[in-house]
Amino acid sequence: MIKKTLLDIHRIVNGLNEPAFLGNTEIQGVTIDSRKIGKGNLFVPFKGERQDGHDFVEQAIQDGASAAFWEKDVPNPPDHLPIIVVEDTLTALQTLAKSYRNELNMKVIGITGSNGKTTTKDMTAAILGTVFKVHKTSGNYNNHLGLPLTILSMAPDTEAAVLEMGMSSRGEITFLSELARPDIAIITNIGESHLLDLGSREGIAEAKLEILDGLKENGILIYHGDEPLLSSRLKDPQGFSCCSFGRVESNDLFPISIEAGQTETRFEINTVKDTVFTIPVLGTHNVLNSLAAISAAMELGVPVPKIQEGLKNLELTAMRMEMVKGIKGETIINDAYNASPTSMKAAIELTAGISGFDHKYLVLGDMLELGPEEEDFHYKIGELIDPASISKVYTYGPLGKFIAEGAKQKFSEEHVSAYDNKSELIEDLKKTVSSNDLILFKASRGMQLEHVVQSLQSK
Ligand SMILES: CC(=O)N[C@H]1[C@@H](OP(=O)(O)OP(=O)(O)OC[C@H]2O[C@@H](n3ccc(=O)[nH]c3=O)[C@H](O)[C@@H]2O)O[C@H](CO)[C@@H](O)[C@@H]1O[C@H](C)C(=O)N[C@@H](C)C(=O)N[C@H](CCC(=O)N[C@@H](CCC[C@@H](N)C(=O)O)C(=O)O)C(=O)O
Ligand SMILES: Nc1ncnc2c1ncn2[C@@H]1O[C@H](COP(=O)(O)OP(=O)(O)OP(=O)(O)O)[C@@H](O)[C@H]1O
Ligand SMILES: C[C@@H](N)C(=O)N[C@H](C)C(=O)O
Repeated sequence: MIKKTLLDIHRIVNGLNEPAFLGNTEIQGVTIDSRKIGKGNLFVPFKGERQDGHDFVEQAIQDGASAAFWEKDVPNPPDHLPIIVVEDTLTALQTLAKSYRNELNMKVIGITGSNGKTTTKDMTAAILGTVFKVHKTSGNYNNHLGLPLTILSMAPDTEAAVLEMGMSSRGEITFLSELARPDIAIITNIGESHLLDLGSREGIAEAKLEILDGLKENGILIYHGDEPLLSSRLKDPQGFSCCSFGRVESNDLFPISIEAGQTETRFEINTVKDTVFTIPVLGTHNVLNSLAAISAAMELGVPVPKIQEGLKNLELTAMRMEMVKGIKGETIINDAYNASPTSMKAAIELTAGISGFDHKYLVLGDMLELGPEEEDFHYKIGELIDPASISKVYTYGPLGKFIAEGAKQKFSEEHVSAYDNKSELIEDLKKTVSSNDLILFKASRGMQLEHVVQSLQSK
């Protein structure tokens, strides 16, 4: 984490108050929540939807913070405390993060894309961690606030930083990339996430390609080469090089064999002969995520055995194809972190292909932020589901009803149930599911479908 004197911080963020009295106190670490103060922290208050962090500055310092920012328009600054008055606390935080990033001598890998950012981040960090001191985005801290906090929490001797960059509107990735200045940029795929803001998949592709705006000179872009919206734009890169990955053999990196187990996937790739890579997660889409991670690792000279070791020992962030057990012994795929049509299709395809269970059920919820075509997107997901491989389809939420309507084109009425109420859905599942059944849960973050998973894991 960052360690710096208040005088230096005052200079970096263009503090508005008199710095003389700040002295040479050194802060270590930054937090935005007074309930999580670490000794010596700089506390950065924000006005939120429910509360104003400025109300907790005094308490934060009493609890061990060395100093705090104070936004200039907030009345009654506690002049008796070590505060740095700033124009805007978010801008000050971001400026401090950018300054700290530029002090550190490390390789930065920036990851964006519609789906797979967090998974690819975890994979990349797991591989690089076998040979480097690595710092990675914690959870999903991937936006204008999360990325600066991630950078400020980095140890000064970090050798490789794996940073997730999320967005929902144009210009956001440019900002994040110019802040992080990656040596390697990864675009995992172009799906439909955030269509509401971006209007089209072309718009999504343009927004993801903003990651080039901060890519270092002679940096490398690793991208999903099966996506025409990307490959068509990257035929003649200027000032950076490219490496494509995908299923199609025209890519620089592609799998030559994929073998799915019950809880892991084994695959070989075109550039490394007679070598099997194993990932402790299912799904062809996760093989593709691994290819992006492998490509970045090879760029940084990680030897193949270390790549194999890193992937094999991977620990994924929760609720991404997470396999758990229910109270009856049923197998649950908790893929409930988020959902868009691309990721929903990938998860359904995966579940349909798994064997060894008496029944296989899908519990699918709303996919949010898809814009005016949202009902059609949901209906088309329902139409995709094959009764030959799926026993019953459950849906949750107002848009989930359209998945149910699409599924009824192939399923009989009694094998499709649409719910708006989690309790009724849980009751039905508890009555229906048996020990040798498999259930997939998937919906957008806003649906919090994990609450249903948790109910099946308790009496
Ligand atoms: C500023 C802040 O902390 N926001 C978080 C806070 O929001 P809320 O407004 O409810 O805060 P409060 O009103 O409760 O409190 C205000 C502040 O006061 C502090 N405080 C409060 C009480 C107290 O006793 N002491 C205090 O110090 C408090 O800490 C506040 O700072 O709480 C919400 C619920 O937990 C958080 O969700 C909210 O976090 C915001 C949304 C945020 O951006 N957090 C980042 C750190 C982050 O990275 N979060 C990620 C999710 C990022 C994300 O959604 N990414 C998108 C892509 C990017 C889209 C982009 N356009 C965008 O806008 O984000 C994706 O699809 O991945 C995460 O949490 O996982
Ligand atoms: N390459 C991929 N292609 C399609 N779907 C994917 C891919 N990788 C992951 N997914 C699916 O997307 C979901 C989210 O995965 P992950 O959290 O890694 O992506 P993310 O881009 O960080 O998501 P978000 O933007 O919602 O934070 C997973 O549950 C998985 O089902
Ligand atoms: C908050 C935003 N990044 C996100 O994850 N949106 C999804 C669609 C949701 O909120 O469910």
